[in-house]
Parts: sequence; C-alpha cells; structure tokens
Amino acid sequence: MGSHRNALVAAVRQELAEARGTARAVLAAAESARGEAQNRRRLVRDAYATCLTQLAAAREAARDDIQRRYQDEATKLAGHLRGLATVSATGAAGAPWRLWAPSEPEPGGRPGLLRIGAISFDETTTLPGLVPLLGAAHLHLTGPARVLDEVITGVLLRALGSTRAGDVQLTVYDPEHLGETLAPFAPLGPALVGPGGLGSLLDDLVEHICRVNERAGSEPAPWRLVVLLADQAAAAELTAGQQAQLNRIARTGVACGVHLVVRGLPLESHPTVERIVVRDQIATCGSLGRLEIRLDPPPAAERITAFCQGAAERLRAGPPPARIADLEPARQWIESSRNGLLAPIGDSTDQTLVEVPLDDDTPHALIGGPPGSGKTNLIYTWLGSLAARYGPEELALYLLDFAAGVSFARYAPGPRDPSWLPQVRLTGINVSNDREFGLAMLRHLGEELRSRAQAAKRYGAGNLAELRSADPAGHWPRIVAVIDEFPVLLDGRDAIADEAAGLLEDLASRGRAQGIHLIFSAGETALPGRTELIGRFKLRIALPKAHGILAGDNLAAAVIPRFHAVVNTMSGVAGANRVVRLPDAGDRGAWRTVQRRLWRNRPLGCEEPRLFDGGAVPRLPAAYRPSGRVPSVDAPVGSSPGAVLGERIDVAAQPARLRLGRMPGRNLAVLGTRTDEACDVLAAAALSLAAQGPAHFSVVCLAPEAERAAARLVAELPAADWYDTTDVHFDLTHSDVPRYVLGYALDEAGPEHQAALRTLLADGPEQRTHVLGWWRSTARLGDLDTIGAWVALDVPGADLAPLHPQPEGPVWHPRRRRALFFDRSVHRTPEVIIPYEVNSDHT
Ligand SMILES: Nc1ncnc2c1ncn2[C@@H]1O[C@H](COP(=O)(O)OP(=O)(O)OP(=O)(O)O)[C@@H](O)[C@H]1O
Repeated sequence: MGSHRNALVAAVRQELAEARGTARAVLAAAESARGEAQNRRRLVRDAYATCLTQLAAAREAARDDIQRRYQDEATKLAGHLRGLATVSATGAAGAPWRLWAPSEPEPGGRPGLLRIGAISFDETTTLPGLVPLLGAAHLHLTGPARVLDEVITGVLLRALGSTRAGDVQLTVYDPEHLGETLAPFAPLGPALVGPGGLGSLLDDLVEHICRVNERAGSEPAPWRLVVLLADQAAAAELTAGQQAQLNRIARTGVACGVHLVVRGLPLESHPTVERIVVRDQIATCGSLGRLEIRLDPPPAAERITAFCQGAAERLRAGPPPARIADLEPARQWIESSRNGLLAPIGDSTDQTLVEVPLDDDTPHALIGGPPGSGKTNLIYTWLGSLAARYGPEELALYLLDFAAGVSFARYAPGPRDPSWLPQVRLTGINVSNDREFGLAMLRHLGEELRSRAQAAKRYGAGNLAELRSADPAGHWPRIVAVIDEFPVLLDGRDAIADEAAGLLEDLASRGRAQGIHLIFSAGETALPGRTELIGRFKLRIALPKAHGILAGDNLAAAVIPRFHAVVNTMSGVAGANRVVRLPDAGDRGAWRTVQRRLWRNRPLGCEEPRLFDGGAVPRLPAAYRPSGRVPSVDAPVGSSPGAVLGERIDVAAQPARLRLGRMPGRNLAVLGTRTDEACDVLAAAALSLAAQGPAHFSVVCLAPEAERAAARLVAELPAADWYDTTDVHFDLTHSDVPRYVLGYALDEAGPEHQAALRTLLADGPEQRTHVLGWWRSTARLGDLDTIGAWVALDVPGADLAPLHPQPEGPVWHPRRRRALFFDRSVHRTPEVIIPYEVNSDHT
C-alpha cells in the first residue's frame, strides 16, 4: 500500500515536474515572443521616426524648390512684363518723371500705353502701371476730384509728349474752374468749352466721327483728345440727349480718333472704355483686374508749360525736315549715271523728297548764300546723297574748297580714320592761297574732257549715254567737280584767273556732252566780266538771303526761312522755284559711319583719293634720297641728271626737276633770305642727284646760320668736301663723275673769289660741274647768262625782272613754303613749287 502510494506520489511528482517544465518552456517562449514583439515595435518606431524626418526633409526641399521656381518664374515674368511695359510705353509715354523728356514717335509706329504709377509685384519688384489711350481707349475716372485731375494732367503730358506736335488736338470742358485745372497746357491753345457748351461739343464730336467714318480708311491722326471735368452741378444738368451723344462717342469715337477723358460724368460700358477707380493714391483699372497701381505724383506745372511752349513753337515751324538718313536709298549703288545723276537734297513742307538733277539739260549747278547760310552743309548733303546712289564706276568726284577751312578733308583718309569716300578722286583743302592747285585741277579736267571728246568721236557718240552704249566695257563715270568759294579762283586779273576762266568756259560749255558737271558755290556770285560763264549754270540753288543766284525779279531767296533753299532748274527765273528744307549734315560721327560702309564696299583696285593740303609741307620722298642705295663709281651716269627741288602744285604731286646737262648755264640760283627753305631746296637737289648716280659734291658754306643744315647734308651724301669762310675754293677741277658745288650764301664770297666763281659758273657745266648756289640777294648774282635756272623765295617780283623773260618781271607775292621756279630751257613762265621739307628739325 505504501509502495503504491509512493509510486503515485512519484508519478504525481513526475507529472508536476513535467507540467512545471512545460509551463517554464511556455513562459520562456512567451518571454521570447514578447522580446521579439518589443524589438519589432522599436524597429517600427525607429523606421517611423526616420520616415518622418525624411518626409520633413523632402517637404522642405520641395518647398524650397517651389519657392525658388516661383522666385525664378516671378523674376522672369517681371522681366518680361517690364520689357513688355518698356516697349508698350516708350520714351515720354513711360519714363518716370525724373527722367522724362518729350520723345519722337517711330515713323509709322502706333501710340503706346501711358504710365500713371507703379505696381508693386513683391517687396523688390515694381512694374509700371500703364493705361491705354490714343488709338485704344477712353478713360473714365472715379475718385477724389483733386487726385483725378493730377492723374489726368500726367496722362495728357505723356500723350502729348510722345506724339508729334499737332498730332493731338486738346479740348477741355471744365465748367467749374473754366479751364484753370489744366492751365499749364495753355501755351498749346487747347479749345476751352465753358458751362453750357457741353451739348454743342458733343454734337460736334459726333459729327466729326460721322465724317471720319465716311472717309473710311483714312489716318485717324490728328487725334481729338476731349477732357470732360464735370462737377456735381454739371452732371445734374446732363440731359438725356447729351448722355446719349456721350455714349455714342464712347462706342464709336476710338476708331475715329476721338478719345474722351472723363471725370464726373457717367459713361456707358464698352470695351473701349477703361475705368480707373482711385482711392488713397491707389488706382485700379479695368484692364488690370485686381492689380493695384500706386499713383505717380503729378508732373511739375513748369515742366508742362515749358513742354507746351516748345511744342507750340514746333507746331508753328511745321513738321521737322527730313534727316540725312531719310535721304538714303533703300539699296546703295544700284543707280546708273548713264543719263544723268539724280539725288534728293531735302524735302518740301509736305515731306516729299526734293531731287535735283545733273544731266544734259541741267549740267551745272550754282549754289549761293551769305556766310553761314548753309552752303557747306548743302554740299555735304548732296555729296552724301549722290555717293549712296552711284558707285565709283558711275561717279567720280573732284572737290576743291577755297573757303577758309578743311571741309572736304572728311572724304580723304586721315590720321584717325583710314576710310575715304570711294568716289572721290581728288580733294583740295586749305587752297585759298594756292589757286595754282585749282588751276591744276581744271587742267586735269580739261585733259579728261579732251580724251572723252576723242573717244566720243571715235565711237560716233554725241553724249555720254551714247558713248557708254557704244563702249560698254569702258570706264565712263560722270565727273562732278565741286568748287566751294569758286570766285577765289577767278578773282584778280592775273594769269591764273585768265587761264582758269578759259578752262571753266570750256568745261561748262562742252562738259555737258561728256558727263562732266560743275557744282560751284559762293557767298558772292556777281563776278564782273564772267556773266557768260555764270549763265551756263542752269541749276540754281539759293540759300536764304542769297544775291545774284536767282533772276533779278525772283525774290524767293529773300523770304525763305533758315535752313531752306530755293531750287530752280531754269537759271533762276521766277515761277520755276521749288522750296526745299535742308537736313542737318553736320554730324561727323554719323557721316563717318556712312562713309565706312561705302568704303568697305569699294570695288577692288579703287584707289585712295589724292589729297592736296595747302597747309601741309610735303617731305622729300625716300626715293630721292641716296640712303640705302649708294651708286657705285662704275654705274652709268645719265647725260643730264635731274635735281629735285620741290613738289609741283599739280594733281599728281610730281617733283619739280632741274635737268643738269653739259650745256652752258646749267646752274641753279636759289634766291631769298629764308634760310630753312633755301637749305631745303639745296639739300633736296643734292640728295636727289646723289640717288641717281655717282657724283662728287663740294659744299661751300659761307653763312653760319646755314652750317647745321649744310653739315647734315654732308653727312647724308655719299661723298662730299666741305669748305667754309676759312677755306673757300671755286676751282674748276677735272672729274670723271659729275661734280656739284653746293654754295650756301654765295653772296658772302669776297672779291678775291669772284673771278673763280664766275669762271666756274660760265665754264663748269660743259665739264659736268654745276653750281647749285644760294644767294640772299639778286644784286650779287654776277653774270646772269650763266644762271639758267632759279628758285625765288621771298624775293619781290620786280627784283626778279632781270632774270625773267618779260622785262616787267613775274607776278609773285612771296608766301611761306612756296617758291617760284624758272628754268629757261623748259619754262615760258615761272611755276610755283613747294620746297620739300628735308629734315624736320626746323618746322
Ligand atoms: N539744314 C541745316 N540744319 C541745321 N543746321 C544747319 C543746316 N545748314 C547749316 N547748318 C549749320 O549752320 C552753320 C553754318 O553752315 P555752313 O557752314 O554750311 O554755312 P556756309 O554758308 O558754308 O558758311 P560759310 O560761307 O561761312 O562757309 C553750321 O554750324 C551748320 O551746321
């Protein structure tokens, strides 16, 4: 029994132990599951936290991105809007008051929007607040009357300032203040409508609209801008009929150029009615929705008055004349000069361009007007207009300016601008003292006339057009010679005037058929004894107050205003006048731009023009200096080497040469007291001889003031002896090569040397020894037969009589850097030359 109980206890114990073990295992599993669950919860919580952080960061980034994009877009949009506003309201229509100035509308452009204030876009961006008016809308304003009047004042000034004078006709109905509200506009003379005048004003406007409608398609300008400033009393008196008229205008006015600016009267709604509501200096407009415009302050009354006075003045003067740019052709150089040259020089008051011809019927032109009347300006305009139309194959220009100035210098290359006008072949400036150059140009043109006449004869052609048809490959441009202040050339009864007059007669009478045209201008054209010549100029252009250009009974030049001209193609007879308004051609910068463009398009081989500047001293060209090419003793010597003395006053700038052959008298005397010029003549002669072949030089210097120049010459010559007062020699020694004795101040040679000098002068040339000497006075020259050539500096003509073929001596008025050169073996009369500058240290 006991063992049974023990066995049972043991079994129970066993079961209990098992049950405890199971419970412990279950507990352990539960513990582990809990731990796992807790772990998972922590993980989930961590993940959630991370997720939240990431989400927050993503949200921040997205927000930043949106913000940035918004900023970018807003800035871009504001920029676009500002750009749009700028083009919609250019110049006076949109500029803030502190920068405001009236502006010229673009030709053919539409009127823009008008600024009344600014729209703040965000803290940093503002845009102009613009409203439409001319060509687009009526304005209807509501708000405090004082502020509205300020807005209206600003709008009016902008509308008037951005259109041409006369384009806007202003009418003001102001029954309360009788026009005083817009008093600063008084100089423009607006039509003022008093109390009780509203009805007839509206009727008038409606009638005007009907008339414009009948002429459909016509330009609306001038616009009629009608400002209605009604107070309560006036509004109360508005009749139903007037209201109906007002509404009719609101509907139909804009299309017919009638614009209302209304405060204090009701106006029917219509797409062309822009409503502006003002509250506390803030305006809202129908066209801008909810955007608010902070109003600009009104413009100062003085500014309005000043502008209106200027506009009234411009209105009295009429529309502005054409500008130089308006004369430009659509395409350059497409015209042919076969039958003539036709180019505008300005416009008439109806703004049509006035063209002037140079052709077989009107071959030559005469321009006249007192000093300062605009002759040079007209020539600039005409030349510019011709040069833009006719290329260098069609037109060749020769320009000479005898007026005190350098007006044609602009057409030649200069130190600051390498461009030149491709049609210009020759231009002379500062020539008033060098009439010889005028003569040279006429001689050149005379040659051209002769060769054209010969060619025409060969081809059987009667004029240039026929010659060009017969010889299509030939180069036959029309030639235009312009001479400003031409009477200077014909002035005086001297050989130059006589020869020039003869050449001009020839050119004026025969040039027509050969395509050679003259344009002459002068302050005074009444030239005694030249009436026949003047009569050849059929085209007359008279500037204000010109005398003697038009016929005696044609008084048009006396009454035309400044910067106008009378163009007459019938030698100035009354009844053939055309009044032209001349553009201002004075802007050098603008001309340079045009010239550069023409210059860049010049044809291949187009040569630079020859510029003769009477104020410049030519330098001895390098080709006449021995440097770099010292001839050897064996080199052949020409039978008569030529000494270069100076530059000839001719179109080719050739050197004046003295041939020194083996004949009696081939010596040179330089005469006068101007040391530097005398030294230059001797140096140029010696250096040019040295450059031609082997020669021996003896320099005899008897004047201390010439020593420096003489010494420099010796240094530059390949071989030279030096003699001075301590050692004078005039011996005639035999030499294999030509020998040149360069004598400085030979009048200083003492009596003991006179015989030797005379012998040298008399016998030297045949033995190839030549004296090139400087005498300061003609009295000490000795035997004149031995002096075959001379160069006179500051020696009066009378003193040269013994050396001159005619006993009365040459007409010679000495002037600086000019010399009279006579070589009895080639000249009939002496010629004027310009001594070269050989060394630059005395100028
Ligand atoms: N059409 C014009 N528009 C504006 N200004 C002009 C016009 N014509 C001339 N002028 C100006 O008037 C002034 C005198 O003109 P210009 O030198 O052409 O006269 P001019 O008759 O040649 O004088 P002068 O006989 O003294 O040489 C210059 O300052 C020039 O710029």
